[in-house]
Amino acid sequence: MDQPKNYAILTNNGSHTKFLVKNLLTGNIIKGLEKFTSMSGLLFSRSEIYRFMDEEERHDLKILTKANQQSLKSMSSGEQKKALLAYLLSQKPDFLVLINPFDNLDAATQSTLKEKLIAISQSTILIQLVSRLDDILPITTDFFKLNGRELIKYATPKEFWLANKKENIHFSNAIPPPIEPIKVDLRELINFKNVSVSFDGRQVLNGIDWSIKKGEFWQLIGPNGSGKTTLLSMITGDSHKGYGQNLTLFGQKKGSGESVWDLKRRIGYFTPAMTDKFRGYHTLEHMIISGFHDSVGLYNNPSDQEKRCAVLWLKLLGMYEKKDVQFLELTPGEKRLIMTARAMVKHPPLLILDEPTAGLDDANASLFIALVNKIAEESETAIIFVSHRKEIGLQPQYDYILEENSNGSIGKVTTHANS
Ligand SMILES: Nc1ncnc2c1ncn2[C@@H]1O[C@H](COP(=O)(O)OP(=O)(O)OP(=O)(O)O)[C@@H](O)[C@H]1O
Repeated sequence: MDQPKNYAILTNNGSHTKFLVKNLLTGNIIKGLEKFTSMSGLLFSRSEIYRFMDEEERHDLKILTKANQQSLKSMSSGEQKKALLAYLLSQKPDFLVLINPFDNLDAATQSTLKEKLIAISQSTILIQLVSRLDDILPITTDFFKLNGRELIKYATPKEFWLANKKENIHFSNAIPPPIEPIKVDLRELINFKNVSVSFDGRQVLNGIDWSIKKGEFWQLIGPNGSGKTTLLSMITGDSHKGYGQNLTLFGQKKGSGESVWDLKRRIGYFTPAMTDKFRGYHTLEHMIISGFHDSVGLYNNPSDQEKRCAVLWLKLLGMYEKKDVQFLELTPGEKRLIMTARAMVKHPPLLILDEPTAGLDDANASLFIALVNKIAEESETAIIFVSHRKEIGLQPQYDYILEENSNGSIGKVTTHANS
């Protein structure tokens, strides 16, 4: 029997992925992939999960989660992807288009999904659109690259691997200082003491002890469903689970009349899903300046100081020439750099980056990591960087590792040599 054909298309942050996927799924002819015009295909992507989440919520329906009490929204990334894959396969498509299938997954869940996809590839054609070379499945037979809208086919796998080696990038300018530093007299910003969380009688976090001090650089690591989001939402004030527990945020005991607004003022936050909130027309300069006001748009004329600060950030990011360009026109990698500058512009005491490199190609992920290392080195801001991947090049001082346990995850701290 012939070896089944499976396809990998390497994307970068300038690729018109949506355009290609739409043509593939609607049967339009694509040079190099003509055979798919007469076949039925389905999409496996994060955006599909969001679409189903939205539908389930708006119509109070259960589509992907029929067999489950829990809502799609409250599931971990691994649980959500499993539910989507099962739903798609039940419709028996000829091919599946997979967009960065391993993003947001921890190493163990990645390898389970990898094995599952390899098994599926024997009967269903897989077209993987991936921005990380490491994500390409070993069963791949045909290799492409999507440059803008142009699909480039490689004659052999060797030609592909030779043409697409990884690169490293660095920033040279300094991190711009804040206009008015936010004064923090405390040495300890966050303190969890024996904090536990349960949902519907199931304990998710068990006896968490975690102290984050001024200027520290932490990586928060844990498998899917281990409680990372739950832990972060207690810090950002988005969860009520911290009430009545021994949790102190910026010197104030949780539930002692603290204001959520005050809390948010002290935290810079970025997660890739946030970029969707900025759908209007904002220039890059205004996007960065909006970080001073914690607003989605700019409602007042910016001050000269704010403008000067935005220019420094744009120069640091190598995007000064684009200062009047609309945020919407940027590539995903560029958008994340701008959003991080926006979160950092005030030099908040704490910066939380929640899976910030998910979906970035190798070059843009290294650029992002170089920026975070630089922020850690040149500012007094404490950082929590959440990621499943061992981010090559990231230089945290400490890891806070959530280890799953039958009574909920417990936390362990490891210290790196640079601390
Ligand atoms: N509101 C909720 N109701 C019920 N269960 C919940 C709720 N929120 C979270 N959970 C469950 O708690 C566990 C921890 O979820 P959480 O999202 O914090 O994990 P995570 O480590 O952030 O996962 P991922 O890396 O996949 O995002 C999961 O099993 C999830 O299904």
